[in-house]
Amino acid sequence: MLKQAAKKAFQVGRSQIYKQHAEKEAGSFSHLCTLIDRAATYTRTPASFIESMKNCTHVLELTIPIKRDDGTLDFFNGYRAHHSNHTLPMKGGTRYVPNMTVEDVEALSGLTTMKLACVDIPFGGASGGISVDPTQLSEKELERLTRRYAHELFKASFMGPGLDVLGPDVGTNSKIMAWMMDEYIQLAPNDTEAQGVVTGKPEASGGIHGRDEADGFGFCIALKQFFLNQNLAESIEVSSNLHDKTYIIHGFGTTGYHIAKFLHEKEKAKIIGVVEGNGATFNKDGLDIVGLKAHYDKHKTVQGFSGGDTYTNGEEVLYKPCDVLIPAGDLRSINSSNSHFLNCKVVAEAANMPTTFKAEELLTSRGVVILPDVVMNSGGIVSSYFEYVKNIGHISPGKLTKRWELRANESIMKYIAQLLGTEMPTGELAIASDLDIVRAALEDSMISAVKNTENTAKRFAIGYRDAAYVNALNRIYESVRFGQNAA
Ligand SMILES: NC(=O)C1=CN([C@@H]2O[C@H](COP(=O)(O)OP(=O)(O)OC[C@H]3O[C@@H](n4cnc5c(N)ncnc54)[C@H](OP(=O)(O)O)[C@@H]3O)[C@@H](O)[C@H]2O)C=CC1
Ligand SMILES: O=C(O)CCC(=O)C(=O)O
Repeated sequence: MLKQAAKKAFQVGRSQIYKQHAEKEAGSFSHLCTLIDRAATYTRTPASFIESMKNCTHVLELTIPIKRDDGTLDFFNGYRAHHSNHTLPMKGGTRYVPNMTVEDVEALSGLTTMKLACVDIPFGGASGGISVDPTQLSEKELERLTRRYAHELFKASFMGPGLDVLGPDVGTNSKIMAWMMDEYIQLAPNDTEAQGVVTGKPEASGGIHGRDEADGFGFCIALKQFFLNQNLAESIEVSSNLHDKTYIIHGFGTTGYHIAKFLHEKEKAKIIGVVEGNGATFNKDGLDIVGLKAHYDKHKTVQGFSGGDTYTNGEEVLYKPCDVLIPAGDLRSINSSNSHFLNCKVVAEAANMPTTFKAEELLTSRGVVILPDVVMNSGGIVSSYFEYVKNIGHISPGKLTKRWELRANESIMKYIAQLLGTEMPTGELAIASDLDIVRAALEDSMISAVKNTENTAKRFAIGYRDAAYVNALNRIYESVRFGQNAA
């Protein structure tokens, strides 16, 4: 009964056309396996290793009972998949979405293994969540469900700072992550690394500055770096700047909003459309993102925003001409039902697996360039890794060295002033904040991942997605060959 209610809530909130067509296409896990096979041709890895990458090591399926506020009992389906334990811990997002399937969870855990390897984070991939529409539960119900889920994961050895570190994803947030950590601490009170059991926590509970914005921040760094490549810019006949292009963003949650914010504020870019499951807003001269966010927070929809034209059918905005289309919502949102009508030069994937296999074939045959999820949206998990390192080390970024660096810089300034025979400038030298350090480290990871992807794409004359998978598979294989799991 509960499943039916959840399904109904989903149908009300989403465009059904996307879902119906997407369902007729290859399943998400077979899609992932095809991508792995395609990339394998260009790797130096044995066939048996490639086969091992096309399976999850462990998959947990749960039924989670919770008491509703009115005293009745309800049951929800929960999942966690471990794709690869070639190195530990494993890590990946936690989704609270109404239509979760075990196949999607498995596919997302495999995708996470590839993503982590692309950005050189020494973790295996995992993924999980609960089939639930969190907006249909009270806060107390959501907390009970979350704690019970964490409890069951712990009992089944699917959670732990040295084993599987859960992060946020669609439908979850820092408060949910903090409940999970607290539940773990109740179960393992002597674990001195307990804070590292989840990432994406509030800063007061051991979270790191900038985790919420990290996916959007990292995405913009990666986009900028891809466009600096003259070959890409020339192939689609655009300049290498971000600011003179037009953008349409599909999804205005944590990821979509922060991408819009950074493109708008830092790059002065023109975001002409924002599409949500329940409508869209469009302004050919560019949307005011600050105003749109205020409107969205108040009304929970982009519809009715005074700075743009409202479209009740979001697809109409999706099909408008733009330079860069950014899917930042659900899986399979670009599929065989809508890819024919898209009018963009680049699809830059902020969501996980937003483009189906058929859609990608069609788009690339038309010369549309795809910038792949495993590189573009890795900023979130990279900053989660920084949070984990902070928790395990029990120290904030730069805490040991900040003051020392300030003194060292002052000495250098004094020395230069002496050499030049001038006075030392007055005023304090700036010390990097935690956020500065996190952003700089994130920038470094994103730029390296893009450069490595470009180099491999050029070397084998293949697309960026295949190139990213080639790099990931080679890196994982090296770690298996010499690492903790090789017998
Ligand atoms: N959070 C993170 O750290 C990371 C997230 N990602 C990926 O980014 C994507 C977005 O995640 P995130 O922003 O965190 O999730 P949120 O839950 O914050 O937001 C999801 C947004 O997407 C919208 N949406 C969902 N389905 C559709 C659809 N079919 N059409 C249009 N809009 C839709 C939702 O709208 P509505 O309100 O109508 O449901 C909502 O605004 C996901 O694919 C996620 O896996 C990737 C890396 C890291
Ligand atoms: O931070 C994490 O562990 C998960 C982030 C995420 O959802 C993703 O990269 O897809």
